[in-house]
Amino acid sequence: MANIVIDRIRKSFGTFEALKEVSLTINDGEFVSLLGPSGCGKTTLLRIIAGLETSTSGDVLIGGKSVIGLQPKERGLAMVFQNYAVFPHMTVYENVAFGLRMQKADYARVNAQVEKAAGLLHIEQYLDRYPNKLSGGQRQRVAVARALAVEPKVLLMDEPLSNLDALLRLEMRAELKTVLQAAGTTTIYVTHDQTEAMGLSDRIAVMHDGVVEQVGTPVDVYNYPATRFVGGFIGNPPMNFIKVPVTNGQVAAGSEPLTAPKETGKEVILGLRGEAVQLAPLPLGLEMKVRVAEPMGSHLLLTGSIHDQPVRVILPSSETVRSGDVIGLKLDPNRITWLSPESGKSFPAATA
Ligand SMILES: Nc1ncnc2c1ncn2[C@@H]1O[C@H](COP(=O)(O)OP(=O)(O)OP(=O)(O)O)[C@@H](O)[C@H]1O
Repeated sequence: MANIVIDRIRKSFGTFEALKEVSLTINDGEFVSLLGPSGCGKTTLLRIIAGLETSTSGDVLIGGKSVIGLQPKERGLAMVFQNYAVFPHMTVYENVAFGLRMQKADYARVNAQVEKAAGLLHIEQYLDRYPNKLSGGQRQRVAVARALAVEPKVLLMDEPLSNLDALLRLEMRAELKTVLQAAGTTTIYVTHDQTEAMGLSDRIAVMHDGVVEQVGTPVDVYNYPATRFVGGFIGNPPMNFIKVPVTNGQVAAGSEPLTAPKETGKEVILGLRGEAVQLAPLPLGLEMKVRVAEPMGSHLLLTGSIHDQPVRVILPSSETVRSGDVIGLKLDPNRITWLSPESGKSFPAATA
């Protein structure tokens, strides 16, 4: 078993609290991303799991055993970090073979594993080169190949694809997913790129200001954000937030009012995904003033306002809406997230 339990980890740098009691369990063979904006504490958490940083309090268990106090190399994990430290005095082949040599693997295994990892990362043609003859993206792929070559039980990665161009990133993403799934590797992956996290992960832990705000499958965090921060951080365009009055437990939205969760006060925030609407005639639909209509090919992107609040909405490209139009929108009640204006948290009814 190679599950990871992060138990109430705190980390302060002087008076600054970088992690404010983070708990998270990653199951054996699971791929979990730590996703969040710059400075939210993702790298700090990963470094604590790796043993490169000490926590102020809390525990980390790998395979049921506490690893606090163990050296990084005693923790039975492989890692790839942003600064992809490859050894400059070794060829690419020897770099990829490094972990296997440490394990005293025999010649045939070293060769087979290096070949497999190099093939996967498309670096076969550079095996005889030294790292100073490689681009940043190629060096990064060597670092990933070196980690994969040992077929680790636990793999920690911090933005390992950040130096690759968009197309290669997409390709690597798909290949990483396939290989890690096949190997059953337990993986923690740090990224600030929500598309990457959505595409790769079994579950995503969304972090903000040293706290995990939500842990869930990509579909759940997208459809049922626990907080306004999560809804705004995930999705492109981000979730729309429209503050509306609540009258007798209902919210007006065109001619069919919506029933608000009973916990709401006088006002509530409707969290609305851009694509969770349909065109409807006025006054049946909720009125939207369209400022700009952009035909994107695959869809029509509308930027404008509802109740004088900015929104972005996505319609099928077959619809004809022009800049300056006033349109009606029918909202899908099952796809609305109801959020408290005070706490920014969603009401339970929205996540049912
Ligand atoms: N050694 C340190 N001393 C003081 N503050 C630190 C130290 N390391 C990190 N921090 C602070 O802790 C916070 C979290 O940093 P961390 O590197 O974990 O963020 P991150 O989410 O990984 O961001 P990024 O995506 O930019 O790498 C930041 O505000 C950072 O400035």
